[in-house]
Amino acid sequence: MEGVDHLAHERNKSEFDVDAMKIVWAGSPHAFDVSDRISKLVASDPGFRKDNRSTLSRKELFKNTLRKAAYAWKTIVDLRLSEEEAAKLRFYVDEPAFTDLHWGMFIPAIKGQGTEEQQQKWLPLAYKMQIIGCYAQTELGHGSNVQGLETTATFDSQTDEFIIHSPTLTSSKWWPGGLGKVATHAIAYARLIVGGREHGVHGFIVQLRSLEDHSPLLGITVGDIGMKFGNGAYNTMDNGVLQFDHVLDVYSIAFASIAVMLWVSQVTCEGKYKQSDVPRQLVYGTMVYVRQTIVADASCALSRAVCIATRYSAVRRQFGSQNGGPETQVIDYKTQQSRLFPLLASAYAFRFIGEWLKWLYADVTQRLQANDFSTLPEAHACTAGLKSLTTTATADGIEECRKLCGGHGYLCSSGLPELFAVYVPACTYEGDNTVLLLQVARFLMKTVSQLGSRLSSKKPVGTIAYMTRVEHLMQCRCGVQRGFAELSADLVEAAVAHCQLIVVSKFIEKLQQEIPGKGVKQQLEVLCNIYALFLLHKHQGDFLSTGCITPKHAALANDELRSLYSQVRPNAIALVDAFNYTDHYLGSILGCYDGNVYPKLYEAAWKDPLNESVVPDGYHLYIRPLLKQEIRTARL
Ligand SMILES: CCCCC/C=C\C/C=C\C/C=C\C/C=C\C/C=C\CC/C=C/C(=O)SCCNC(=O)CCNC(=O)[C@H](O)C(C)(C)COP(=O)(O)OP(=O)(O)OC[C@H]1O[C@@H](n2cnc3c(N)ncnc32)[C@H](O)[C@@H]1OP(=O)(O)O
Ligand SMILES: Cc1cc2nc3c(=O)[nH]c(=O)nc-3n(C[C@H](O)[C@H](O)[C@H](O)COP(=O)(O)OP(=O)(O)OC[C@H]3O[C@@H](n4cnc5c(N)ncnc54)[C@H](O)[C@@H]3O)c2cc1C
Repeated sequence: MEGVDHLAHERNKSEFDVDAMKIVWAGSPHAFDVSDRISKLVASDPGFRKDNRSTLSRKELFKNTLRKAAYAWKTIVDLRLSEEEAAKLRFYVDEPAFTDLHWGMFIPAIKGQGTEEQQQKWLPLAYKMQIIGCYAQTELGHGSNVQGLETTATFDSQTDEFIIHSPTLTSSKWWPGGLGKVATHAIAYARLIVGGREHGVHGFIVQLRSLEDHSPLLGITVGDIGMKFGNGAYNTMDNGVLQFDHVLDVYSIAFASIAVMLWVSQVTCEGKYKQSDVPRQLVYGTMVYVRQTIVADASCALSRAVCIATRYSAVRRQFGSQNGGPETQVIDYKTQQSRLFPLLASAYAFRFIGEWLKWLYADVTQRLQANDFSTLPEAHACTAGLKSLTTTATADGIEECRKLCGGHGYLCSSGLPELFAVYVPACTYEGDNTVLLLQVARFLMKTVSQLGSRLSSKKPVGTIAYMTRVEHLMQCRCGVQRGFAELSADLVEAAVAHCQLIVVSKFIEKLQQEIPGKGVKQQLEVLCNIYALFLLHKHQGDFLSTGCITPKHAALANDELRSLYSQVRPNAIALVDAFNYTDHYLGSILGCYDGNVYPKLYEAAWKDPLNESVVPDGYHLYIRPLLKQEIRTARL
């Protein structure tokens, strides 16, 4: 029945202050207030309806996304929302769109790599959305290998202009979000050529379309690259293809520095290239920034899937009826708990590692401004490795949550197929996860000699096994005289182990903070132990081979895991309630707050366009002739 909370009995079992946990999850009382207010604003506005996406054609879907993006912008302006509130609104609108790249990459790139002059020229236009930008780095022929990009930017000292050109088919820009049909400007990455000499890949701000009629400018060929994985999902985004045919970057030499997108290098008025004495990798700064935001996004996406699967697991009953009594809730099966609760623990673990990574990124950015590059290698390794670890675990976790919901998990109305389809490219964009782990492996190889310092007694006991595992994996690989390439598959495993160590360590550090609320810290300690022991169980071969645990320890760890699952069980619904997601944002009948699943599933089915008529379109043309065939064929 509507209005009845079918999960009330579960909520009454909670052993901790859920409202206090909501603050922990949000990060602060202020952050909770903004999230709570904006999520309810979006959920209550029919202009942000999203339950019809899977029934729209690509063109209808895309036009609807443009409408929503424009409506969101109008809402932001009319309500005078702050930058923080506006970002939250775009998050809860929950639709990949060109605005993700405009706000998520184009603006950060100008802020992070532009000179004062460039920021003064471009940021006011971008903040008012009087220009719409995208981040055009990847090409048809190269994505991972940035140094392999082929687009050229040749400085013409005669005319004081840059000529941007796509010399080959494979140099066509390919994939940039928002590029296909919307962006008026791009930060395009190209090989800078000055005076016949090449100076590597740099970013350029290039106008693509007229601000009068949106037509592509002279020399610009631009379009969408076509349908992507899954229906609806990321097809709301116009990932594009772009070719430059000797495009003049219209900025004269007086503004040449405006075009060359970097405070780390300049083309002077005399047409000379001036490289600052900073690491050339700063040109990758935007990717590092986005990678750390993607870790926070992973905790959002995983928590969303876990919320759906946990609530449904408490609603679903299957087998186990005694004397005609109710069947067993599937959440009470140990197999369901052993699949679901480590994902619940991971969602919290990724939330806290995302908080730490945000601090690390802010710290390295502050140091860069003082020309202190000492922590840049570690920041690169951490953002690359944690982006890889959390997105792989989240993509796999969303799929596991679909399976935890049985057949109904495969319905679009469960919200899980679309969440999976939208999320999985996170394992590829912003750096292929394996390529990024190779960067971590390279960092570890360089620092393996310092790993010994890790085993200082001041480290929490819980992490010593994890530290020893990384050292063992590295020493096993580095000890043999074979090249990096030959050992790369093994070194990637060590890189994963290193990242898991970081997540466990930061979760433990989080628990050393003051955490208010009855029972809140105790619940987080249980989740931290589940995360750490689940990984120890999953990789027990590594841990046993280090000798720092014995088979008996491994068995005890498994017993402890089962006990921890029993401790989580009465708090599971409250722990996902703490994410404070509206039914609108979850977009899932299986995950609805009141647990009133079956009537909603049944009602939703009849809304499918296929049920607009009891006799399907096509019956008379195809089915009736089939059914009315000669009797003789029926006897075959
Ligand atoms: C409907 C339901 C809705 C559900 C919604 C739910 C969830 C949605 C979730 C997400 C969506 C929402 C928000 C997501 C937010 C943002 C994302 C949005 C969209 C994503 C758009 C994607 C954009 C892109 O993909 S941009 C392009 C990204 N491309 C890459 O990442 C390329 C990867 N390649 C590289 O980075 C480099 O090529 C390389 C691999 C690092 C190699 O570089 P190279 O120059 O060749 O260097 P090396 O020789 O390897 O190393 C030399 C030296 O440099 C050091 N180094 C390398 N990189 C860096 C760096 N970045 N910083 C510092 N130092 C670096 C390296 O270590 C080495 O050092 P050494 O010499 O000392 O060893
Ligand atoms: C949805 C989506 C949105 C995107 N948005 C943007 C955007 O806005 N802007 C933009 O510029 N780009 C964007 N991209 C492109 C994205 O950044 C690239 O696809 C990504 O960096 C991977 O590069 P690639 O496609 O060249 O993969 P490849 O490198 O070709 O990967 C193919 C395989 O080769 C392996 N491999 C590659 N190099 C090595 C190596 N050295 N050692 C071992 N294995 C290797 C990889 O692990 C992978 O298994 C987007 C991509 C997607 C899917």
